[in-house]
Amino acid sequence: MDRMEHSFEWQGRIDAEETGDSRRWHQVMQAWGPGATSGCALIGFAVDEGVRRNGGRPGAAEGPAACRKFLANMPLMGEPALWDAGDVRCDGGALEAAQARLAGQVAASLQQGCLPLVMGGGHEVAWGTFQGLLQGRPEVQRWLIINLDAHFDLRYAAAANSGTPFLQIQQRCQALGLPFDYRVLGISRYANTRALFDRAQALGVRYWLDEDLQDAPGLAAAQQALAQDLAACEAVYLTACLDVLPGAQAPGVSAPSPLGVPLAAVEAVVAQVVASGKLAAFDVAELNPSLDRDGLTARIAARLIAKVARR
Ligand SMILES: N=CN[C@@H](CCC(=O)O)C(=O)O
Ligand SMILES: [Mn+2]
Ligand SMILES: [Mn+2]
Repeated sequence: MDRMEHSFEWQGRIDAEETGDSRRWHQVMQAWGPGATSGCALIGFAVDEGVRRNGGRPGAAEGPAACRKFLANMPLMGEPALWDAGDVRCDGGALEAAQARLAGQVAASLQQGCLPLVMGGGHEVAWGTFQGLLQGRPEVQRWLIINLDAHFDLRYAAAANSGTPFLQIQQRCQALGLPFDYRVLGISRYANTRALFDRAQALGVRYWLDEDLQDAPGLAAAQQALAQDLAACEAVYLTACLDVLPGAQAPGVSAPSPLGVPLAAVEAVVAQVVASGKLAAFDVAELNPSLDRDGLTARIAARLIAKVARR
């Protein structure tokens, strides 16, 4: 079965005796429908078929539920309307159908006036989200794709997987005559082959290594370059692979990073993109609750989503 499912019950803490506004997300969340004409659309991509095909550690299909669990108790802090569009699921290995379903929900969210916030799922989520952007914003001629990730995800593979989405996007952009402006922050020199570095260079991909984003000057240099990219593009697709973070901070991923980019730096980039006013969709990928510790990685996913929602 491959359809949107609404199985999560939004519930959480209620500070009934508190004075002032003590509301949390679970108290204002609404079910997606025709009335969703502004605000944010939460979309779950409860899929890890791409991780499985890529030889990784499955479990990211449970990511959206873990993310919602921590979003439920998120204090309300001026967010716009919040809509839960349910989950895309993938049964029987039909990944491409699930990605198409996600694309449809992303496009519908955009066309109704909502910002899609997608909760993965493996990073194969990106191919679904981007197809939805093309459908929902067909007028955009210059996309900027910003990936916070230890990996390029530009793999060649017979079967598309969690390591191929940005090559799939590049090929679609090329077919449509669109530029492929892809930036990656957090690349590990120890987790990508020479072939991937060469492909990134051949495709004009600009990237920053994890080791160059450890301190304020390194981050400032990256942000300066991103500011030019943000000014030049029409719209931005921002995606965060949670393995961009230090594994000690975010253990709940298939391929944790020994070094990683500190959360403060990741958040600075997210804030910069949000401030550009050009963000068209955001997703978080690779949350695998079965490998998490104290829900730390899920809390980061929820925090990033809330940060974007509070734009
Ligand atoms: N989306 C993840 N992609 C990584 C996973 C690497 C790994 O499992 O070690 C990749 O394909 O490079
Ligand atoms: Mn990654
Ligand atoms: Mn990735």
